[in-house]
Amino acid sequence: MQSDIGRPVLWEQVRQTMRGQVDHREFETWLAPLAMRLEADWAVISAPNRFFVDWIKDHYLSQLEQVISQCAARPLRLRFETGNGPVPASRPVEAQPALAQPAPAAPALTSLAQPTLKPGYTFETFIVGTCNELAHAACRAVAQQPGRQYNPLLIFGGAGLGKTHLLHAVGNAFYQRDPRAKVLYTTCEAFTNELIQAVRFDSIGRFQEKYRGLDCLLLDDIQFLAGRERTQEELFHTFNALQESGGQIVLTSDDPPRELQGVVKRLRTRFEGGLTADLQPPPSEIMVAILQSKALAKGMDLSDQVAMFLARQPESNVRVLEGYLNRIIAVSRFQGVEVTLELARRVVGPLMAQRQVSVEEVLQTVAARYGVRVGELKSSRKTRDVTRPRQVAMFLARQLTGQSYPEIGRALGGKDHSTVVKGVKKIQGQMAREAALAEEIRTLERELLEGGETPVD
Ligand SMILES: Nc1ncnc2c1ncn2[C@@H]1O[C@H](COP(=O)(O)OP(=O)(O)OP(=O)(O)O)[C@@H](O)[C@H]1O
Repeated sequence: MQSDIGRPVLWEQVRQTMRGQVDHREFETWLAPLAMRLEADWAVISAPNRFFVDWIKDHYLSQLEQVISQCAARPLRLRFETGNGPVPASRPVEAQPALAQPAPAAPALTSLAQPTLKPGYTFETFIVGTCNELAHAACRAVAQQPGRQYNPLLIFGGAGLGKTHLLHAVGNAFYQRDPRAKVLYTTCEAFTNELIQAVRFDSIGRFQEKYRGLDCLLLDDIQFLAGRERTQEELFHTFNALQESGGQIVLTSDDPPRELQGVVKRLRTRFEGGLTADLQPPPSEIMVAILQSKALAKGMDLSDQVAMFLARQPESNVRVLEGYLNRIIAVSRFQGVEVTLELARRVVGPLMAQRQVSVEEVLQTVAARYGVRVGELKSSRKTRDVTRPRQVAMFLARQLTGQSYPEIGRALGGKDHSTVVKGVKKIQGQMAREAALAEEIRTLERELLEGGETPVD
């Protein structure tokens, strides 16, 4: 029997009490999203997904039961449910995880997989805050117990918020546990190119063997699957094979799975079928901690004052702020001066100005370079003399303006999001093959950013 009496008040009391007892960040991440209702002697807790339930059970079960019983003034037991209904009893933890005794890795595969993992991108170097706690915890969980529970795991969020870092951290943790593990980090772009090669050179069997025999596939930037049917088809079968063999899949995307345009439904539902976790822009105190840890890794003790100055810039992309920091460090070393607030202001000021490129400016510059009119770039004309400059404009707008794909599409005369994604992707692919185009685009980029300065890495 279900009781409604006093439900919101009771849960509010429980929330307030828990808020006073646990760390603020943990409360916001794990407890704030919960809801509760009463059924006879049971307090039924609704959580967003199974990962939450497991976490609550591991960390707060007895505390929550105690607080709920106290607030209700009678003993209550806890039961959990998720959006998908009641939670089944947890699987017992396997004494020997699947990876403890892996089949020997094929040497060619290991040598392909290992160099692509960045050793510096680990869980230890990842700064955790409310903005990324769930994604971080989910990645740690799959690295510790890969294979079944949260498979696939999809991390999504805006540019430069740490998706790739977390993906590498999972891979590095796998290797730490078992250096022979068959872990492969790749990007959607590289996966596609490899597939094209395999089809061209009649080695699709080897390609499939490689991907379908992995212990862990780490696939970055799946938004670039848009419109690539053959890649999607291959990935779908790779998914099935890995899920059957207990291989873990971790994916990243700029967009939530539901908004992935141009991706077939059967694949999108696979993405949604595991666990998804997002990354939000870090608030300034987390940004300060990130910048200070990046500086420390370069042997520099960054003052709170300078870190705070950078963190307060109107920029949420960690990579961009890290770029500013790198430039400040480079200038300080080059000139042999201390990193002060004044130096930071002097270095960052022009960089901030650089980033204020508008889509309209991109269109004008591209139109002038290719001898077409801005109106033609915005039109739906499909002749090559217009489509290439239009795609170059899409690429540059994405690189330089900070606008989203739909915003760029709108500025380009109402093109839809997937057209822009395809345009950007096409230019990226062509730049990798045509050195002249890559150079041409770098020149346009410099022109747009004024002064032709190359960023310091
Ligand atoms: N919480 C964090 N702690 C430490 N470093 C971080 C954190 N978040 C981001 N970074 C750093 O910011 C930089 C950009 O991160 P990353 O490349 O993982 O972003 P991304 O989300 O994959 O971006 P994109 O979508 O553009 O590929 C990296 O140097 C990464 O180490």
